[in-house]
Amino acid sequence: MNHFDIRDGEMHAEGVSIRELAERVGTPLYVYSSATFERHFQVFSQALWAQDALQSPKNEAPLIAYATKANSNLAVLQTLAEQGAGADTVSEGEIRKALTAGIPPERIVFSGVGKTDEEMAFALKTGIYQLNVESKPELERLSHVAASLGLVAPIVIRINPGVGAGGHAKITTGGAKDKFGVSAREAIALYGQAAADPNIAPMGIACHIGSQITDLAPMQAAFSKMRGWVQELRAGGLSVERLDLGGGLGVPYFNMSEPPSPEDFAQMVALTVGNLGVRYTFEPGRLIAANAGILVSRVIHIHEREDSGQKFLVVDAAMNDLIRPAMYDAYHDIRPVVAVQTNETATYDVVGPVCETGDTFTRGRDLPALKAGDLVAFMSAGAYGAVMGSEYNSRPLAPEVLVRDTDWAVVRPRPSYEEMMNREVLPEWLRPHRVRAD
Ligand SMILES: Cc1ncc(COP(=O)(O)O)c(C=O)c1O
Ligand SMILES: N[C@@H](CCCC[NH3+])C(=O)O
Repeated sequence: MNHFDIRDGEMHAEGVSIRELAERVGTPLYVYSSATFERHFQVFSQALWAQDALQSPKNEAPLIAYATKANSNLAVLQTLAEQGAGADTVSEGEIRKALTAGIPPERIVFSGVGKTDEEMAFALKTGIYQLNVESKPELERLSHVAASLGLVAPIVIRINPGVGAGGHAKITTGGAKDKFGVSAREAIALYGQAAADPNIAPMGIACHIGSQITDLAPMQAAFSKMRGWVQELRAGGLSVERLDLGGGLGVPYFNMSEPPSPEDFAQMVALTVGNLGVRYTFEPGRLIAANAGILVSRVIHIHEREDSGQKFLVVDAAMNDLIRPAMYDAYHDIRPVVAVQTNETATYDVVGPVCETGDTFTRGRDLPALKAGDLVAFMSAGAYGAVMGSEYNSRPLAPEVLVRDTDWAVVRPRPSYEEMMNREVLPEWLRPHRVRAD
């Protein structure tokens, strides 16, 4: 079931009219569906939990650590925590948000190529499940931090399997020249070093080869290599109890595209690396969040260029609200929020008000004919949308609304201009100066 569907001539998120939300909260705004977040988490987890080959020797189901970077709104995290989600985090801020939302430390994984000493200390004192170590200098710093706290750091080593995949070069992580993880050779040496270090407990290995992956083949290739490396470590007398296979499964941004289903993914995983006598971890982000959210925007006006004849649909959302099209040439479906009464269509360049040519959501898109004041929804904007927002051009961050059945709540309000300005502080040598008193 699609939780953003057209009923009575207008788009709803579950039981709530998007038009009404836009009128009450103002545009641009993000709208999320609780039921969709829950359903996506359940479909993915159940598919993996159903595979006997993926149970740990102690009968633990795989840990599903939602990649909080995709959407870390506290209300979203709590919605997922209530479904049993863990968290894949990449900063102290994300660990703190996960804990605040009720995700227990034993379900928190900490990845990232540049963890600071302070962040490592925070993670160790919190007692999280594991730190995914991505380099030799990181392992050595972690050892010092753990020693200074009198703690032992549970780690997995992130291997870069040399299989890159993903929807765009900027979101491919598993290539030999990407900054993430170490080569298998180096990982095996580091694992031995970690096993000999009283401050480190090496638990296993991890990989994550990219994001928006719509083909199982590269994942299968990487996982099959991971299997070999687990066996190689064990053959060298080292114990391997955990295997973290990352996230990366793609979603259908186009109506036409059909990425692999979670069931197909789970079967592939079970066949490729099942029954290894380890506890598995998965770190899905986009799969859980992308289609659980939309960005709602109002058409400011239509500017038709006299010379080129181009029609610019100028909307009140911009690249600072949703940067994916500018950054990765990403495609988002754009749909009218209120069903358009005519069959007439028009070809638009959809642009925001920011002072950059890159502030273009799409070029030459055929859409139903629209007019100033109409509402449009950028679909599949629940992942890497609001979290990547900025206040560029001094535009306040778009608010976020979470819908649950017929209820809704603003879960991050739009800051007022005064709040925006009060965050900045004048140095002593500049006198407070106001041109306007109001
Ligand atoms: C280590 C790690 N885990 C999980 C994710 C989540 O990826 P996705 O949102 O594509 O599932 C990422 C992002 O690519 C990542 O770098
Ligand atoms: N921000 C990217 C995904 C990055 C995945 C995190 N490693 C996107 O919007 O597609």
